[in-house]
Amino acid sequence: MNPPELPDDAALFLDFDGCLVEIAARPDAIVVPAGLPDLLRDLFRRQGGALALVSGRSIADLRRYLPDFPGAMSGSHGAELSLNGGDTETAHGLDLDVAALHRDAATLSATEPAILIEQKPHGVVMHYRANPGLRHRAEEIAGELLSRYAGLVLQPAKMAIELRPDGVGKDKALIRLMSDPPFRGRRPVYIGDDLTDEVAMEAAQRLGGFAIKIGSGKTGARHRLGDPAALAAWLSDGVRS
Ligand SMILES: O=P(O)(O)OC[C@H]1O[C@H](O[C@H]2O[C@H](CO)[C@@H](O)[C@H](O)[C@H]2O)[C@H](O)[C@@H](O)[C@@H]1O
Repeated sequence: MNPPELPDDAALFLDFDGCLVEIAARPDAIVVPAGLPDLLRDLFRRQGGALALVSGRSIADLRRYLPDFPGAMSGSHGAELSLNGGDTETAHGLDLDVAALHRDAATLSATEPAILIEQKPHGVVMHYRANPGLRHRAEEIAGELLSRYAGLVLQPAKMAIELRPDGVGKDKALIRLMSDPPFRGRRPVYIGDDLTDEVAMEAAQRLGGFAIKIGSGKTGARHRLGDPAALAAWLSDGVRS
């Protein structure tokens, strides 16, 4: 079902890859649409500052692509939080030797150069988009890492498998942000495209707001838009209304 207009009293939560930017061959090959920074600034003003990016990427990575983003950021699937340009807080208490995790991931995948290892501050991703036939091998490596490092869980993603800290999530990031101004008292609207977004979509709907799924695939969201271009058009209409 098509989404309604962006409500004046919405608190807006936006996923990044597959929503604001098109999926690309590699994490570093994405292209930020020319109008996106201005659109986000306009939305920030329209929603009274109640605008957040909620991404699987780290906050440092998001800032490389959107250096002037004025809103809150949740990164690494809820493991990191930054309020309106402020310092990045960690949302878990796991004592993880992340450098060792990255080293082990590289060693285990050394025989499969088509598996791209993405090092993240709270985990690691095995990307197999370059050769989807390597999905099973990537999952094996992820399983081996899981057995070596306590406190991590598997996070399946688009053509990728990730290890992230247990107990964090995009739903928890949304609920945390909704508890304080400028989000508190508003209607949460969550927009995402991937499995990691589903819990946050459910949370937004449970809290009296709504969720929009971008693209195809099974979802608990009650609304859907076809692709990032359709989302940009819907957001731009919202700014103009
Ligand atoms: O929560 P998101 O903002 O949607 O981030 C999810 C993951 O996005 C990135 O990986 C995905 O996008 C890449 C670029 O389009 C693509 O090459 C890859 O196959 C996708 O899985 C990012 O690299 C991950 O760290 C994020 O968790």
